[in-house]
Order: sequence, then structure tokens, then C-alpha cells
Amino acid sequence: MERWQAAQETVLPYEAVSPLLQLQDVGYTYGNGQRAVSGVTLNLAPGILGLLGPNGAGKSTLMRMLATLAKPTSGAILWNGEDIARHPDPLRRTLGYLPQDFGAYPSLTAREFLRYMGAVKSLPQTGLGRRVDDCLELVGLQDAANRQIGSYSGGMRQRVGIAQALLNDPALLIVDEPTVGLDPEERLRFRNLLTDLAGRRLVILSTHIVPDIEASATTLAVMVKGRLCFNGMPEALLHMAHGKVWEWTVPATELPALRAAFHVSASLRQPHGVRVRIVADQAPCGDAHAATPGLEDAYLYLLSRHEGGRP
Ligand SMILES: Nc1ncnc2c1ncn2[C@@H]1O[C@H](COP(=O)(O)OP(=O)(O)OP(=O)(O)O)[C@@H](O)[C@H]1O
Repeated sequence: MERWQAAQETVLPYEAVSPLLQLQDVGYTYGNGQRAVSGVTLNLAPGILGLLGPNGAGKSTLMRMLATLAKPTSGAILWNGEDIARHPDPLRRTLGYLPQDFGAYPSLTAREFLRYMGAVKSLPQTGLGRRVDDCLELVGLQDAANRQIGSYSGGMRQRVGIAQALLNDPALLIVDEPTVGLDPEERLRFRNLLTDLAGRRLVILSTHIVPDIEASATTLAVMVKGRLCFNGMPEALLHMAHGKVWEWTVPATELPALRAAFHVSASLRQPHGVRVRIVADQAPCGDAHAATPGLEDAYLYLLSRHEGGRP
């Protein structure tokens, strides 16, 4: 288990390490002319990057390019200084990818499935059984290893997905919308697992669910309509929303009109009305008072400033 323990060391400060992965003005246009990604530039070092964006923002397209399943139609992606479109193998050897539509074989046990995936990934047969067991233990599935995947909960299936992505001990782990369909407990467990896995790896976690990244992301990137509209520490995003979050209580009948006029980040029914929380540059009315922003508010504020950026 030493290898895994080494991989779980504390995340290095972002500035202290040279970038592993560089995205240089990356763009992607589908064959039908749909421009999905435009001019994305990012330098990424070990840690967890939370990639946020509403549906259709271009996250999956970007993930597929990073996983060498699609080539940028403009710009370049460099892994340790080498263009992955021209030299994909060094990245492929050290890549772990959990796509959005990960399909495990329901009639196989987790152990059988991982052995099969090891063969598909051309991993050496020697030591594969041990590696499979290490990965199952890492994701907490050692006791269910001989059960058919079809009998697993959604969270357990996602953990099998992570286990297969870890088989080659990847330096780059890409997970695309991994918590969709999970219940709150499974979601929490999955988030904790990703934090444990980061260490000296670069983990890219794509999601439109802010709490998924709130506790774990070292850096954040936010995409809207194919463009990067924020890249930095979560604290910097929070800072942007200071003085832009407002709370007050309204009669329940006013809620639909408020929702149409403002970006409402929360509403809580109370005995004498609804406590609403909105993001806006100015106080929306005399009763509203400024509230301390959370990451969800800050994300909503950012989206509100970009056309088509509603989550
Ligand atoms: N195969 C395709 N052909 C044409 N357009 C596509 C294709 N796949 C995605 N798109 C379009 O590209 C844009 C970005 O889609 P993408 O799936 O990358 O976004 P996303 O942020 O991952 O959203 P979601 O969370 O809904 O998957 C969208 O406008 C989408 O309709």
C-alpha cells in the first residue's frame, strides 16, 4: 500500500509546482458547426481543479479533449510540455478517466470487471490481481468485490468507475459529473474519496453542482457558453460576490415575480412569508440587507454577469 499512501500526501501549494497540463487557447467546433469550446487557456498543477458550468457550457467537450478522445480544432494542450494531439501516448499511459456515461457490466463482479479493464488498458498481467485489490480497497469496495455490479447502489457503481480509472495509478484523473444520481450520503462519500486521491495527482472534476467542489477544489474554473469566465482560488470567487448577496422576507405570493426579476440563490418558507436570498449589484429594496456570500451565491453572481449563464 506504500504507493497509495505516497499518493495521498498533502496537496502542494499551487505556485510551488510547475504546470503539468497547459491549455493554450483551446477551441473545439463540432462537425455541424457548433462551437463548444472557445479560447480556453489554463495552467494546471497537482491538486483538484473544480470545473463548473451550466449544462451545455462545454465541460464534457473539454474533458474529452483532455482525455485525448477528441483533438482541439484550435489551440493546443500540452502534457509535460508535449502536444497531446501529436504525442498522445505519454498522457494516455498515465491518464485515469471516468466519463459521464460510464457503463459497468452488471453481470460481472467488481473484481472481474477491474481485471477486464486492466486487460483493455494493456496493463501487465503480473501484479494485476494485486493492483485490482489495492484499487478496490482504496474506494472501499473490498468487501463487495465478489458481488455482481448489477446489485450495487449508484454510489458503489461510481466507486467502481473510480477504481477502474485508478488501475494505472494515474497522474491525471478526470471525472466528469461523477455525482449525478447519487443520494446525499453517497455524494459526500464520493467527494471525500476524491480529496483523498488528489495528493500529487492532478484531479479534474467537472460538475454543475457547487457543493461537489466546495470542500475539495484547490482551484476553480468556470465555463459559460464554451468560454472560461473565471479561473482562480475559490476565495477569489467568493470575494467577487461580497456586497452582492441580499436577504429579506417576502409574502409567498411575490416569489414568482422575484424569481423572474432576480437571480434567487435560495428561498426558505417561514411562518410569515418566504426568506429569499438573491444576488444583485445593488440592494433590490429597502428591506433587503447584505448577507455573507457562499460559493453557491458567488457562482450564481458570476453566471448572472454572463449572457445565457443561468445554471
Ligand atoms: N456531438 C455533438 N455534436 C454537436 N454539438 C454537440 C455535440 N456534443 C455536444 N454538443 C454541443 O456542444 C455544446 C457543449 O456541450 P457539452 O456537452 O460539452 O457541455 P457540458 O458543459 O458538458 O454540458 P452537460 O453538463 O449538459 O453535458 C452544447 O451546445 C452541446 O449541444
